Amino acid sequence: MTPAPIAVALDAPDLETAARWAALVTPHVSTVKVGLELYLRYGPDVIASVRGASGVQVFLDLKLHDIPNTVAGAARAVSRLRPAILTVHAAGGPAMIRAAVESAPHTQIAAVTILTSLTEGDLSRIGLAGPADEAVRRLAALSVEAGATALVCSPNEVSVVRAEVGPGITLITPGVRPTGAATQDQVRVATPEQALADGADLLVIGRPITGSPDPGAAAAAIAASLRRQVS
Ligand SMILES: O=c1ccn([C@@H]2O[C@H](COP(=O)(O)O)[C@@H](O)[C@H]2O)c(=O)[nH]1
Repeated sequence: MTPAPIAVALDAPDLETAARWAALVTPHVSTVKVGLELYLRYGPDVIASVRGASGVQVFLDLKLHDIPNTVAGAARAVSRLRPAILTVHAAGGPAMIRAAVESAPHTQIAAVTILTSLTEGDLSRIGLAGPADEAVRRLAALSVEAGATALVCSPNEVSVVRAEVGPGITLITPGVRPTGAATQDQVRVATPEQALADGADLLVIGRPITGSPDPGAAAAAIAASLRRQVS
């Protein structure tokens, strides 16, 4: 069975837990995601640990955001680990995004538009002209012009972004919650089924899977629901 287009966020406190979650979910999902918590604690070794024997695709979510020269060096350094996807913040601007793209030619650079935890009120306090979908659309266009081939946005903006960038760009959506699941610190959310229907290519799902008593079963249930939708 083809694994579902889900990246499980392995936001674990220790490597053993992350590797266990990865082993449980990899029969059902295409990707596992390593974020700041694990990478800052364990460094590059974490990639091999979660990749395991399955060779599942690894998404390295470091959200790089610095001057172009520094991001180029960081992207070059982590590209040796061969992550399939590496994130940078779109707000770092076109030169920074291009520096990441040019420094990691074998990794897909995904530009994070507006974090899914931010409200419209947060955007105005930060000084970003909203509404959120318009700000996301602007950052998406700028990122693609700078060479990013993937974008991170909330499921609420996927259709606007797809209309802006066309079919060739990978749209990645965190902020995904199965019906009835707690939203926690996520604000701009939708169900997995809605995100997929609106045009997302890869759904990032963490705590609804990893917080379950049986992460493998939770991943399998969401994957089955997505398969029913496309068949
Ligand atoms: O805008 C963004 C960008 C990245 N994330 C990351 O996705 C996961 C979501 O985890 P949940 O447990 O499903 O909330 C997490 O690793 C974030 O760092 C995001 O949520 N929003």
